[in-house]
Amino acid sequence: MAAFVGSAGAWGVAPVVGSRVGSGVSTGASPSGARPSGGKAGGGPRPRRHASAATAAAARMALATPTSQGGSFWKLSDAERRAAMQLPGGSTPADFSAKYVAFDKTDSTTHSLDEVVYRAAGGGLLDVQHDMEALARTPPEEWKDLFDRRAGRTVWPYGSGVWSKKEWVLPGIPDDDVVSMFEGNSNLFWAERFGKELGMTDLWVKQCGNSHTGSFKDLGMTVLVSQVNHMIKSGKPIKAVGCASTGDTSAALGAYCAAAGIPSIVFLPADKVTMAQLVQPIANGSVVMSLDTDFDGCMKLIQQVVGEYPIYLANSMNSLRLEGQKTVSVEIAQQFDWLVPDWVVVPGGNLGNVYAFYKGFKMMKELGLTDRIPRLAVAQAHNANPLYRAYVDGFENFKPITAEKTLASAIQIGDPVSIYRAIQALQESNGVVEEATEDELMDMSARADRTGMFNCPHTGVALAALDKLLKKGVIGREERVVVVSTAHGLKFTDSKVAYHEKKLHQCSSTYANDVVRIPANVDRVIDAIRKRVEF
Ligand SMILES: Cc1ncc(COP(=O)(O)O)c(C=O)c1O
Ligand SMILES: N[C@@H](CCOP(=O)(O)O)C(=O)O
Repeated sequence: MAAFVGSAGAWGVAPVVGSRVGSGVSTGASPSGARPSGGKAGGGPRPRRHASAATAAAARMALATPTSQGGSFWKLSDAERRAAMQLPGGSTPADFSAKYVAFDKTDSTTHSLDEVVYRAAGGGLLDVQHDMEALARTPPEEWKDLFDRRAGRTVWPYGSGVWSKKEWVLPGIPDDDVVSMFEGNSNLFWAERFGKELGMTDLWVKQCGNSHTGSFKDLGMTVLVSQVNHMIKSGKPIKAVGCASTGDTSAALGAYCAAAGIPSIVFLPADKVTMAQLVQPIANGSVVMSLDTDFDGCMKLIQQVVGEYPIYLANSMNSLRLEGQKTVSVEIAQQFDWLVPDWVVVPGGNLGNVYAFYKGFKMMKELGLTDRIPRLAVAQAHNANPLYRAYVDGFENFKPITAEKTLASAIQIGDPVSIYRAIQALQESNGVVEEATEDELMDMSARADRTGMFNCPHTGVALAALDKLLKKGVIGREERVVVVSTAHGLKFTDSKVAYHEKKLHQCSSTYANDVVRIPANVDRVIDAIRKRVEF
């Protein structure tokens, strides 16, 4: 059953499913908002005929015609609407393909994405490789038009920021097997005020934490859980999906698996995740294991478990995750009318995400949608900085470390699984690595919040690293920079509260905002306001 999770209202207009097209309220949504299967129970809506090229052309015209001039997407039939969501030539995602290859190219063995496999024969990681020749047969302008046409639409599953690029992500999966929460399409916030504070003219913050579970992990998890959903429906003996997590991956896994009705198991380092992160998989019904080790210990354990039991690995070691996460690069270009920024600054922990960004920008360049790849900067917490240490050493000798405690708890990782993926991304994008102390990351996070944002400490790491790179002259003050905010601040309120209460011994709390606690007396209130606001 395709899990359409989120009531019709969440999407604004009823999902387009078979003939079931509401006018603002889905006629089929159950109280939980999950879209009941069409036809046979659990079988999902009946397969649809694809419209002819002429119907598709007419549908695209209707789509392009403003309502004021008689056009209306909603006067079209379901088949016409779906046709309008396809390439002009009539090809559909099923006309494209992808497979697993060895990331380090050590052997030529390939694997179907329907196989349960996480490493190449030589022990290295895998990578999802698309049939680029087939994709290149479509002119870049047609890809741009298709992605623009699909953005935010309610034709399943193309409204999602991930699935609007389905041909580039997971082309072979039936729409009815997709598990999506309309992820992606996040705000590219123009940080005008904060940019001026830093002495910049062109600073943007990609708010990936504005998402269903509050972090960018949703982008990869929709792809992985959809693929597992498809494999289980195809008869694969997968009994559950598991991950090691510093909190956000487990939150995303719990939600997407719950939506699909697939059991999930999460390994968390005891006392190292926030309450907001912990309650999510608990609430979503995951089996939540709190283990007396750190994330790296959990990561080793989950790999052992999935190697011996019918539990599917959901960490970004599994390159399916990166196929969803790479769509942020496409979104950023799309939001800049297909121009590429000069820099993208990403907080790095297990290091899958920076490689995903690289994959997205590289794919657009190879298919002609853009003319270059931006320079990538990975930002690490000084207390958990294995990549930074390798970078300073010219990437010659990477050594895992034991990560020390950092308030950027989600990147408290000392032995990152994707270290060599990240090094490749940085070397091929002329990238850099910078670090931030606890004091720097918390102060920067607080400063950013004062300009209207409310982001996680990891965004603080990225902003602090940006400030350093500006001061070193590595990043020019006139350059266009996108800082990736990876989670919403609401998942990390513990450290924010402690910062403003000046209870963080390792932080100066320079930008703490004291709460005024006084009797509810108007004179006392006005007196207190006058001390803080000129009027
Ligand atoms: C909020 C947050 N930011 C950044 C990261 C770093 O991403 P990656 O592990 O892909 O480097 C993570 C996870 O590791 C995270 O949960
Ligand atoms: N920050 C991550 C840790 C790494 O997870 P991965 O699945 O992206 O490798 C988390 O939130 O768990």
